[in-house]
Amino acid sequence: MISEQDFIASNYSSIETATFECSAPSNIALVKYWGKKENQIPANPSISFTLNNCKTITKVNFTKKESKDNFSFDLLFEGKSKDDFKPKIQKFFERIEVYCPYLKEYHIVIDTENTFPHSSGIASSASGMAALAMNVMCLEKEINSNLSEDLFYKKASFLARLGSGSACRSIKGEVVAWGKNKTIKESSDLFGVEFNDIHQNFKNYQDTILLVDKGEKQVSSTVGHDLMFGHPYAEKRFEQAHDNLAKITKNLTEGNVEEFIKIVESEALTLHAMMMTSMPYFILMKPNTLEIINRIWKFRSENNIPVCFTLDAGANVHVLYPENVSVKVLQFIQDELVDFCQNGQYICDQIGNGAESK
Ligand SMILES: Nc1ncnc2c1ncn2[C@@H]1O[C@H](COP(=O)(O)OP(=O)(O)OP(=O)(O)O)[C@@H](O)[C@H]1O
Ligand SMILES: C[C@@](O)(CCOP(=O)(O)OP(=O)(O)O)CC(=O)O
Repeated sequence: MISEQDFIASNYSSIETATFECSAPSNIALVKYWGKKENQIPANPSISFTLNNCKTITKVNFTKKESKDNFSFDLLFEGKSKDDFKPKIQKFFERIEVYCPYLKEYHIVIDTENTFPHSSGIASSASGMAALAMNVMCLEKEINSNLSEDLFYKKASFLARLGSGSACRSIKGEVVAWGKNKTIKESSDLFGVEFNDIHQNFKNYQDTILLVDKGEKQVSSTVGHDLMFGHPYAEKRFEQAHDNLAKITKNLTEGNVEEFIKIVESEALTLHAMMMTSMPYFILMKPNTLEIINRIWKFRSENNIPVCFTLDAGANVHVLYPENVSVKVLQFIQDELVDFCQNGQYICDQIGNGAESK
């Protein structure tokens, strides 16, 4: 059993300068992580599809510096400096310091871009932190040639989690679970694990993300998690997530798309119900979000096509469906749903394989 101690780097050399480039996709949770304990430990287990096209591409240069007293880094986001992204990265470095003590020896230049809008509920914090964690691990591999591939990826997920919880599910694909649970025996609160026992019906599963509102949302996920402390329904919700994880993994293995849909949609609505019933309460759905959900339900019942929706902590709708109904669903999206998207925008994505280093 791997423990936190195993993630503390001890035998490493040093290098004058090195540059790496890594990409990491976003992910969409099927069973949602909502609520956390100290040190980014989730209050309940979650499971997600790793995406393919929605991703962050991050280049990092590490150059040896004189002083080892502080973290020193510059950040370029889509070619420009971006001060409002810096506090999350500073916090990330502080949280991972004990596991990556070598980091303070370097000046770090981060040059990053996303293929999709950030801060609007498409988990840019997940892809962003996963891509950064991968770059840190590339440096660690460079200065410690004994690092095994298994530890490289587990530690990348472990570090990513300390940047943003859901980011730990973006290192691997195609389906990743995070949070200790009885169903997946190798599951851990510390990092994400692949769930590989997937039926053919879920291969190349599609996710078309309807951009209902591209603006930055009023409440960040981090603030939302905190509101689960003292939430009147918290304990029941955490129990439900365990049950839903057990049910959805069975559905994924058996290829039961109908039952899968029930869990996925219920999880999305429960997530938003938790937001609506916290104190302070808030609503992240927009009228067009509801309009889209109702139309998906009508289309599904009238055409017997297994298409469903899920939501993250935002107004945008993820439309999930098997690859073999793509043509019909995309036609439906064009005909009926595009009008509810901001500037008619949507992103076609599908299940993917996780982070990569160049
Ligand atoms: N490429 C990137 N590199 C580093 N950090 C990023 C990058 N893209 C986004 N971020 C960080 O993620 C934050 C956005 O995260 P936030 O949780 O508010 O929204 P989100 O991730 O898009 O949606 P969700 O609620 O689904 O997680 C940004 O403010 C920034 O700190
Ligand atoms: C609704 C969610 O997307 C919440 C994601 O929360 P974050 O991982 O963004 O939160 P922090 O750990 O505070 O960074 C559900 C999910 O992805 O499981």
